[in-house]
Amino acid sequence: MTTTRCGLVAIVGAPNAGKSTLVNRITGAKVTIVSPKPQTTRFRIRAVVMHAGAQIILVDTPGIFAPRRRLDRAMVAAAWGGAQDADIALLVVDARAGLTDAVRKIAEGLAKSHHPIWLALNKTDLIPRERLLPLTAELNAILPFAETFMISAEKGEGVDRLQDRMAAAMPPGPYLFPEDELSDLPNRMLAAEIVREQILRQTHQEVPHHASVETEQWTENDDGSVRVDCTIYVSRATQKAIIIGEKGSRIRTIGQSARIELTKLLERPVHLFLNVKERTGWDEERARIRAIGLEDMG
Ligand SMILES: Nc1nc2c(ncn2[C@@H]2O[C@H](COP(=O)(O)OP(=O)(O)OP(=O)(O)O)[C@@H](O)[C@H]2O)c(=O)[nH]1
Repeated sequence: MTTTRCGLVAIVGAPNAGKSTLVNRITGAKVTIVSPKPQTTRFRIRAVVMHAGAQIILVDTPGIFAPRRRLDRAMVAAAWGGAQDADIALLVVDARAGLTDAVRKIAEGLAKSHHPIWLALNKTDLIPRERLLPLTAELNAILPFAETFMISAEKGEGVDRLQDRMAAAMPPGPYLFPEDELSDLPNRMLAAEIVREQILRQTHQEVPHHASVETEQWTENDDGSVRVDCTIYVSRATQKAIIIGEKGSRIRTIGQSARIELTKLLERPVHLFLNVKERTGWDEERARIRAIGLEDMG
C-alpha cells in the first residue's frame, strides 16, 4: 500500500531574511514575484514541491490563505485542522543581521502558536560559525524551536537536509495538488500573481488585500499562444464593484496590463480572461490563520 504525505510549511521571516531565495532554491524555479508595493505580502501558496514522496506546500505570510477553487475545501481544512500538529512554520532569520526587533516581534507572535516552529539561520556564508550558536540560544530563549537548521539559501548549503526533514515531517494524506498539474503550477501561480499585482496597482488602497486570484484554466493552443482563465475572489459586493469599475473600465485595464506583463514574462501570446466572484467563508480561513498566529505580522 502506498501512503502519500502532504502538508503546509509557512515560510515566515523579516524582510530581506532570504525567504524568496530559499523558496527559489527549494523549487529550483523563479515563482516568487515581488509586489511593487510594500506590505502587500499575503498568506498564499508560493510553491508546491514534491520531495521524497511528500507534497510540501510552501506558503507565504501574512495574509489570507486562499485555496484554489478546485481543491476540496475539506481537504484544505484538514491540512490546517486535523493535521495541524504535523504542519510547520519555518522562521527564516538573516544570521548576519541577528536578533532584530522585527525578528523578535515575529518570534513572539509565533510563540503563541501550537504549531511546531522550525528555525533556519540563513546567510551562514556571511558570518563566522562561532556566532551561530549564541544567536540560536538567543532565539530559543524567545521560543523553543523544534528544529534548527544552518543554511545558506544563496549557496544551497544545508537546504537539502532542510528539505529532507520537511518531507519526513509532512502528515500522511492525499496530495492537495494533482501531480499532473504541477508542471503548470508555477505558470498558473505566476498568472494569478500578476493579476493580483495589477489589482493592487489599479485600485490602490480601495480594495484591502482581501481579493485573491486563482488561475482556473491553463490551456495551451496549437498556435503557441496560451489561454489563461483567472478568477478574482472578493468577500463583498462593494469590492467586486470597485474591481469591475464604471462599465467594466477597471477590470479591462487590469486585464490589459496583466496580459502585457504576462506576454513579456512567458514570451508568447497570452489570451487572458478575468472573472470576478464573491466568495464567502473568508472568516473561516482567517480564523484558521489566526489560530497559528500568523496574521497581521510583517
Ligand atoms: N550571502 C547570502 N545572501 C543571501 C542569502 N539568502 C538570501 N540572500 C540575499 O539577501 C537578499 C534578500 O533575499 P530575499 O530572498 O529577497 O529575502 P526575502 O526574505 O524574501 O525578502 P522580502 O521579500 O523583503 O520579505 C537578497 O539580496 C539575496 O540575494 C544567503 O544565504 N547568503
